[in-house]
Amino acid sequence: MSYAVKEIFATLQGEGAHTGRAAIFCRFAGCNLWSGREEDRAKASCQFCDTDFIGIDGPGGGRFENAQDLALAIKNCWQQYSSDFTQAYVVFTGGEPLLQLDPNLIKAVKAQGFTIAVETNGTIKAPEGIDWICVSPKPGLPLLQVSGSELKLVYPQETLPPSLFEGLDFAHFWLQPKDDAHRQDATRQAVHYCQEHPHWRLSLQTHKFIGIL
Ligand SMILES: C[S@@+](CC[C@H](N)C(=O)[O-])C[C@H]1O[C@@H](n2cnc3c(N)ncnc32)[C@H](O)[C@@H]1O
Ligand SMILES: Nc1nc2[nH]cc(C(=O)O)c2c(=O)[nH]1
Ligand code: SF4
Ligand SMILES: [Mg+2]
Repeated sequence: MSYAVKEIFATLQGEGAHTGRAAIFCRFAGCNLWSGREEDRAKASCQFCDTDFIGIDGPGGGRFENAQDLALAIKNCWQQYSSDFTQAYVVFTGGEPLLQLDPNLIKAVKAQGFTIAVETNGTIKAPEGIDWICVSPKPGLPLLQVSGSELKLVYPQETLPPSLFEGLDFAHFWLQPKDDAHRQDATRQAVHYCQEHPHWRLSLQTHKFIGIL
């Protein structure tokens, strides 16, 4: 199978339990909850997306004809920064990465020494072999991935109160303030919710504060 990748870049994980960890981000093109076009946003299932995932024209992006080619691109990106492959970490995101991340690619990046994380909306079951699964629920399609490492709910979402997810099998539960024109207010509300419901912790998009990707 071939892979449509918007961009591949080296940064620090900005969100959740691995905040601050050096990582390669592989951002796949395309999502099942929004076309990515501004004119479709208002009628999309997921309306607050902060990401451009259309096309394959970003830095390091492209169409990769097979898993080995993509795994080598990810490895080269890590190698530009570090020769320490004991810590090699790749985060597959998008768009919706589980539309494309398959067992072949998992095998190929593991063979290069990587620990694998995924950021998913949870509407597609994750294949075996992913080391860290972050599910961020959205309206529109049923949640199929109901276990994993962390559940990171963008907050607030009118139709998705945190209580819907509290019983699921995740190690960490995060509220991440929705970043739009009302981010300050969303942050205040999230802080308040975490104080009253200590099952939940606050996840901030730290990369945005310090101006890295
Ligand atoms: C762009 S999404 C891609 C992965 C996957 N499609 C998903 O939704 O989880 C990556 C992360 O950013 C979060 N996110 C997207 N837009 C956001 C926003 N406006 N404010 C806060 N978090 C946002 C998502 O919930 C998800 O945790
Ligand atoms: N630094 C950084 N951390 C992130 N964590 C999740 C991201 C995503 O867009 O999936 C993201 C991102 O885009 N940048
Ligand atoms: S599901 Fe993820 S990638 Fe798709 S539109 Fe929503 S936040 Fe963006
Ligand atoms: Mg992002």
